[in-house]
Amino acid sequence: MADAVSDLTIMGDFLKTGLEGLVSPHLLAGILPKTNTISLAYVTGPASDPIFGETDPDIEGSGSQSEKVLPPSVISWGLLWRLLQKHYLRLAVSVVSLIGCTTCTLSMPIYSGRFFEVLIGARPESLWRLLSKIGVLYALEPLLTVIFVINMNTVWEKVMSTLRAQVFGRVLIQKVEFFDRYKVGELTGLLTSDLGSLKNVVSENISRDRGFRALSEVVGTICILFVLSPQLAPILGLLVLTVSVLVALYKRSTVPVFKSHGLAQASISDCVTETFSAIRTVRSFGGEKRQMLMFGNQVLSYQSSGIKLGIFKSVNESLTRVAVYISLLALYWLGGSKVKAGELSVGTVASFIGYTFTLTFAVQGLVNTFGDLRGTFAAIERINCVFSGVEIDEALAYGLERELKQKEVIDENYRLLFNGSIEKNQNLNLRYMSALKSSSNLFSLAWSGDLCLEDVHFSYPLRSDVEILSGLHLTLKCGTITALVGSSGAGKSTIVQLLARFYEPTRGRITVAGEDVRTFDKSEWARIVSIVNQEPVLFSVSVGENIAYGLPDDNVSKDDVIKAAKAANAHDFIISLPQGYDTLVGERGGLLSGGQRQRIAIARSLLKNAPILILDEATSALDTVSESLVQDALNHLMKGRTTLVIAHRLSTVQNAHQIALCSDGRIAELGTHFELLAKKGQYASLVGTQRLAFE
Ligand SMILES: Nc1ncnc2c1ncn2[C@@H]1O[C@H](COP(=O)(O)OP(=O)(O)OP(=O)(O)O)[C@@H](O)[C@H]1O
Repeated sequence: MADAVSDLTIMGDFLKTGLEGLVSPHLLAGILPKTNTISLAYVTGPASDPIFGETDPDIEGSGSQSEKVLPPSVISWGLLWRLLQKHYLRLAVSVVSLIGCTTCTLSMPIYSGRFFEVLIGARPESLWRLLSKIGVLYALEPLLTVIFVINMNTVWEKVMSTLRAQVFGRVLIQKVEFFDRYKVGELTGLLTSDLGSLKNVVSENISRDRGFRALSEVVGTICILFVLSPQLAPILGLLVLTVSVLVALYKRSTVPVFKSHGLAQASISDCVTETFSAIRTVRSFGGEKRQMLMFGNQVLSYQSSGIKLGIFKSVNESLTRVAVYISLLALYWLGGSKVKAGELSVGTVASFIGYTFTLTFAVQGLVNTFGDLRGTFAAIERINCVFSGVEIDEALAYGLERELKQKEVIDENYRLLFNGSIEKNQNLNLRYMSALKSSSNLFSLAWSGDLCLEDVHFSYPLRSDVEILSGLHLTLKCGTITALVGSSGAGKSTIVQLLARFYEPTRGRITVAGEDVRTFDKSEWARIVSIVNQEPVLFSVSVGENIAYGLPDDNVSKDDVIKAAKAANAHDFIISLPQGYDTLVGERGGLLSGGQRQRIAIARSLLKNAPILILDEATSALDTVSESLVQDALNHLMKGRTTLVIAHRLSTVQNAHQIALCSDGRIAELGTHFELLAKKGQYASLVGTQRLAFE
């Protein structure tokens, strides 16, 4: 329990790993001495507003890049050391067992030599006594090896789990633009193959003849050789080392052949996946022949890389033997002549045979380990490179940290996330977090006040030269519906993304009941805004769990889930599914129809009960029957909430309390349907050209 409590005290440190050093000194200077004047440094705004202070470069963005201090590396030696230190007992056991098993291994050739000497009568020792000693060695070596491997492996698995969780957490708290920049595949690669390479560098190098064991065997063998025969050791040692290193280097140079065989196999599997997942498209275009030819090509290149691989494998195999044979031959020649000259005993030469084998394999293993290390350093560099130069989303990260700090839950999962990160700066973060306002306040504000976009300017971070919104003003009156219309590319979805706080305005501000939304952290903000998209994304869990995701941190009762489903017109179809609420919806909800997915998403939002609702063309992809069911559910959902609807259907637009027409990055027209028609402006022409009247 004490352990768990101490783990809890460092909860949230993974966030700090990213946050440490991120907050500009300017910002901190504003926060530290003035915690009572809360938002002073965090949020900027009009000078007249008492809660806003000096410009905060992080908020105001572009002009302040030079002041930003970027977060430290995700994976550093310091972090690895801290994580390893947590398992010091196991590490100590590993070191002791490693020394033990290496000692056993290195003693074996000595005893083999003695064995031969006893046999030829050159050593006055009882054979059984000697055999019992050898027996003890043979028993101890595997036992100590098991202890070493189990402990080392356990430590490294634990370290890797923490690192994985931290890298995942670090990705999760990045700004949305990070996800614009990197493809999902690249991020998946970081967490699987790159971290996998770091994992393998230990887990695949703790076996005999690799890693630490190989290193200790090489060092130990050379020392013993010198003790046994100072004349023979330098020549033989050098020869074995040289031959083994050359062979190992040649074998490493063939690694690309092995890799290309792996890649050829991966492209076969890609081709199969693509063909069968798009089978209806293939069939409808008569593309079978093309797919077969494509597959044939992949198979042929797999075949040729397989044959090449076979040749290299056999050469590699033979070369290892050649290395051993050369070393043995040298030993027989040099050692034999010394025995004949009476300078060396037969037993010592017999021991040398054992050491020749040990040295040959250990050196090759060591070269392989160094090769693996090179790949691992490259992987770490890739991971750190992805996170260098990018900023975490502070408003999200601090909120998340505060939330987690409030939780009394102590379980292994929590420890995994918060183990081993940097513990300093805790006070700093707490003060910073206290600068944000409380969530209960936010809820009441959002239920009672208007949501306003005030002089909002915005460019997407990856295309900062193109201004999408330029001085946009829009007020969403509390509890009413605003329809947002405009031509394609006018910026409607951009407004939604700003309201959801996926991005922050480059200039201007968004307020709720007069409060700048940036005074609230993003996890709190997420709770008061519900978004229903045209293509709602469901998780590949059960229907019930998807609805309960509306309140992801709460234990939602089945009754509440059913209540929400009923209100969303989803209950009837759900209970007709094979396992009712426990039916799995498939990947991204693929086992359900578009309308069914939509209604589950609405039930999810109903459960969430957020005061602000955003509907992004929620019904435009549905047929008439589905649409009326979904529309019913939506009407229920919109009741009493501040709603923004991006709608292409005239009926939805007509029923809105106000219509805002977005054009050239501003709201060009605002009013009711009839007011705007009477204006005979862009809205009237949109309606006239049927682009707003699909039904
Ligand atoms: N992530 C992004 N990065 C850079 N530019 C973007 C991004 N998303 C959208 N844009 C650009 O912003 C502009 C406005 O796009 P937006 O999606 O807001 O338009 P819209 O009015 O919703 O259009 P539609 O009705 O076709 O969905 C477009 O020119 C688009 O290319």
